[in-house]
Parts: sequence; structure tokens; C-alpha cells
Amino acid sequence: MSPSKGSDDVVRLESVRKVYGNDRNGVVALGGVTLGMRRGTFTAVMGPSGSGKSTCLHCAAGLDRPTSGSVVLDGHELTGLNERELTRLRRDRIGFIFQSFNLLPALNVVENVQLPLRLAGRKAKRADVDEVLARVGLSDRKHHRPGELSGGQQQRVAIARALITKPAVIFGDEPTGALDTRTALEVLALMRQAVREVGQTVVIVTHDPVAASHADRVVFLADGQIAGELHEPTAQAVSERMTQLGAWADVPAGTVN
Ligand SMILES: Nc1ncnc2c1ncn2[C@@H]1O[C@H](COP(=O)(O)OP(=O)(O)OP(=O)(O)O)[C@@H](O)[C@H]1O
Repeated sequence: MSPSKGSDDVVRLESVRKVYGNDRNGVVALGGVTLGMRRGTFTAVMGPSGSGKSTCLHCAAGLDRPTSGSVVLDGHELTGLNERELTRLRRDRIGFIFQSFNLLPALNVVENVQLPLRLAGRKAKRADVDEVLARVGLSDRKHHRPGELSGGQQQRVAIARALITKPAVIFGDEPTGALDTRTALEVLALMRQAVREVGQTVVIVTHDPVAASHADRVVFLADGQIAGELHEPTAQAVSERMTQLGAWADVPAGTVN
């Protein structure tokens, strides 16, 4: 396969290797991955359990450091940055969406959305907050706390919180993993909309072929290596590729969409 190349890449991993533990009994989570994500595209990373998906996402987002290789995000080489510089880069240029939403329970919706800007010492303009909340369909829930919202609504707050900083990339680690099918589709549609309407770059890890079919491209990992990719994927094609990779071997029949 030929990973995408070129200056349009907003994230680029070059020969990224990640070994957990020491040289003798280490686990090779990534064995030299080269991969680019173009600006304004939606990429899903898939692969069997333990294939290195989360490690790949974490290295790309500066949450984990590669053992060797290079990661360039929005023109910045991450591997040379110290912890403080990495923290600032994550705060200013990256949005995160997690399976478990990660909202602060004591803050209401508006305050949760404003949080990344506050942490950066920037003023969150009310009009900007209103705009992102309208975009995710939560204009009527501004003063609710997370505990008063459904799972789908909480994830929409997390998307609004990720969008408010206008990050170079939004990374999602199983962003629909805790949602029912219909709610997951709404959340995926919102991410798709952010890509289409404001040119947002989105990269998610998912186990779900239906979720992956919303992406422009699916990148498959197996044993810490790129094992192929699909463009304009259908859920059926993704599912077949996962079967070829032996992804469902340990899953009881009928539990995969
Ligand atoms: N902190 C760690 N210490 C040691 N080994 C780790 C650590 N994190 C991940 N690994 C190992 O690295 C490999 C890749 O893990 P990773 O979590 O990236 O896979 P994954 O594809 O995201 O898996 P899953 O789909 O099950 O979440 C696995 O063998 C895992 O056990």
C-alpha cells in the first residue's frame, strides 16, 4: 500500500516504532508505521485487538512518545518537544473525544465547552460557544450539567469542546463506543459535518465497521504494521477486510454489525 504523501498532511508519522518495556522483553506495539492524514479529511484506524491502534493515535496526538521515528503535526515535529511544549501544542492544536466523554461533572455545558480556552488563558467568546453548541444541536441545554444529559448529548458536548479551539486535528478514541447505534450515527454525522463544512481534520480509532464507513479512508493495522487501507469505504468492505485480518476470530458469531 502507499500511505498518502505530501504537504497537505496535517499529521504525518514517519517510521514510527513504539516498544513498551525494555529491549529484551519489550512489546513492539508499532513496528515502523508511516502514515499521513490530509487536512480536511476523516480517517478511521481499525485493526484486531492489540494491533496498535491506540498506540498509533496516542503517538500521533503527542500523548505518547515513539521509541523512534518522527511525528509532524501541523508543521511541528513532536519528537523533539519537551513535556511543557507538548502540553501546549496539545492544548492549542488538538481536540480529543474519548469513549467516556471526559466532561467535568460540576460544570455546565457552556463551562465545559469553554474549558480548553480558559486553560489556555484565552477568553471564550460567548458567540463562539453559542455557535458550536448550535452546530451540535445543544442550544437548549446550555445550563445543564453532564449528569442531566444522555450519553449522546454528553458526547456532543465533547465535540463542541473539541471544536471550540479550532484545532488542527480532532482525535477520537472509540468516540462512539459507549453509544447506542442511533446515537452513534448522530455523533458520526456531526464529525462528518465538521470535516465537510469547516474543513476539520478528524482521526478516530474504532472497532465498528459502520462507524468506520463514515470516514473518507480506513487505515488497517495488524501486529503494529499498516495492513492496507480503503477509500470511501462501505461497512461491508470494512467488515470483510477485518475478517481477513482475523479480527473477529475471538468474538462470538453474531455480535459484530
Ligand atoms: N503501557 C503499555 N505497556 C505495555 N504494553 C502495552 C502498553 N500499551 C499497549 N501495550 C501493548 O501494545 C500492543 C498494542 O496495544 P494498543 O492498545 O495500541 O492496541 P489496540 O489495537 O488499540 O488494542 P485494542 O483494540 O484492544 O484496544 C498490545 O500488545 C498491548 O498489550
